[in-house]
Amino acid sequence: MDELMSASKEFFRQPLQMKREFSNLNDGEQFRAEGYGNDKVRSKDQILDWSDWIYLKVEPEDERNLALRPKHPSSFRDALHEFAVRCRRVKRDVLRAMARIAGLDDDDQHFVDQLGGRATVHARFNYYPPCPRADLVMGIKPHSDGTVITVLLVARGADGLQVLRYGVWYSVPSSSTHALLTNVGESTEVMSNGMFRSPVHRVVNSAEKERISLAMRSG
Ligand SMILES: O=C(O)CCC(=O)C(=O)O
Ligand SMILES: [Fe+2]
Repeated sequence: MDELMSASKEFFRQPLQMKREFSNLNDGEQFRAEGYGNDKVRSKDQILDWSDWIYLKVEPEDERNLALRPKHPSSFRDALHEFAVRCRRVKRDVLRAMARIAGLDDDDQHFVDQLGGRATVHARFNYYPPCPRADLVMGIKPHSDGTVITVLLVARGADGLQVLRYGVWYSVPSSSTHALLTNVGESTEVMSNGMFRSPVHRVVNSAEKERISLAMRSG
């Protein structure tokens, strides 16, 4: 986790020109989901999130687009691969535990099977620079993940993530070590008939501190 967090920090700290090599704008114009950048610009009045990200398909492995995968720092690709492999286990264990909570003791593979053998996993590395007018923007707007499950790796000491519950925003405390947080996605909410809820969350920027996170979005 250390290696992956420092590799992504190093990537984001490069000059824009270097990062643009992996841009999510094909030929500088056509938006595509994968690559480095920000949201698709749909109108002149759109308020963009105060963050940069790299979005990469990680699984199935044979669908990885290596051309969009940062080459610098050189540890980036291997660290991501290693983390993706470890995440599979975390995801499987959490989904099994959820099946048991749902009373499916004799079928604890239920949610794992719903994902299927060629389930997609996308890695979204998020970088939130400090913002002098943090009261005017969002690091990431309120949303819930459309996934089966998201495994979020949060860099040590990074705060700003908030979760909405009954109309109140609660801050997720930062940790003195890198932290793993699993987040139920909308597909699981549907599959479980609402037993597991997909929380609405957002990131608020800080005027002084940056934030780095990596969301491994499955399904
Ligand atoms: O930075 C974070 O912790 C949140 C990221 C997030 O919600 C996402 O990528 O879907
Ligand atoms: Fe999210």
